[in-house]
Amino acid sequence: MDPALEPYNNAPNPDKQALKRVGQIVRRRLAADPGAQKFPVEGAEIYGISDFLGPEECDRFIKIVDDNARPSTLYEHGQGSEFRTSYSGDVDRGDPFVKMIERRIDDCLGMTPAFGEAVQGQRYTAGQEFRAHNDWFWTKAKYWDGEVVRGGQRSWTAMIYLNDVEEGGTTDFVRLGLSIPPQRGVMLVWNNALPDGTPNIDTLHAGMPVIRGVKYVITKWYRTRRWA
Ligand SMILES: O=C(O)CCC(=O)C(=O)O
Ligand SMILES: [Fe+2]
Repeated sequence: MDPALEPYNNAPNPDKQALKRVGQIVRRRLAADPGAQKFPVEGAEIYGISDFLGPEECDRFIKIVDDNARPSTLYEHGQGSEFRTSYSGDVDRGDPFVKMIERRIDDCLGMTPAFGEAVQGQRYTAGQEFRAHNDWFWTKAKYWDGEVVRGGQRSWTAMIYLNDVEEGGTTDFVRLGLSIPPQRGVMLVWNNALPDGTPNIDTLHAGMPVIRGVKYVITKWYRTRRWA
């Protein structure tokens, strides 16, 4: 069996009702937002919002990412350190600029701010990538014991491209045949679950290798409950 399907088929889903609820809250919010464009794909809810950050805000965040960069950590290291080779870092949530942007993301999605994880910056230089993965947690993995008490399952992901990339670095939803090129200031938002609250295997996605240039993104993941 495709090992990627195993969690989908067999893992317990204690947050199913909460995933369904936040799915609906954000879906309604985005449907009412003329700036949010839904990608015409079957099988997952993915939206793009242009000019979510202005060029100066992007530059300011790029500097914050550079100042905080350290090798990415992963929940599961089984795949080896080449799995996610970008640099990532938590940013200072006390910084008023970071606060403002986090609030703007919360507001756009209509998500309870307390459900949001700290925004993370990521930098990929040429050759670096984030191989195909799902943002939701596999509830049969060891790390789940920690995550279940830290806000539970991940629901929506918001990711903002801080720059254009010369070549490569697309975000590919590999099961959907969707490849999204980085575009400065664009925010991608997707539901990691199906409308019924089941983690959605079809949200499998990769940050493809950067071929030329450097790629900067910030990511904010939302849980189903208060993140702690
Ligand atoms: O860099 C990308 O395009 C994808 C990043 C990603 O998947 C993540 O941060 O969860
Ligand atoms: Fe991801």
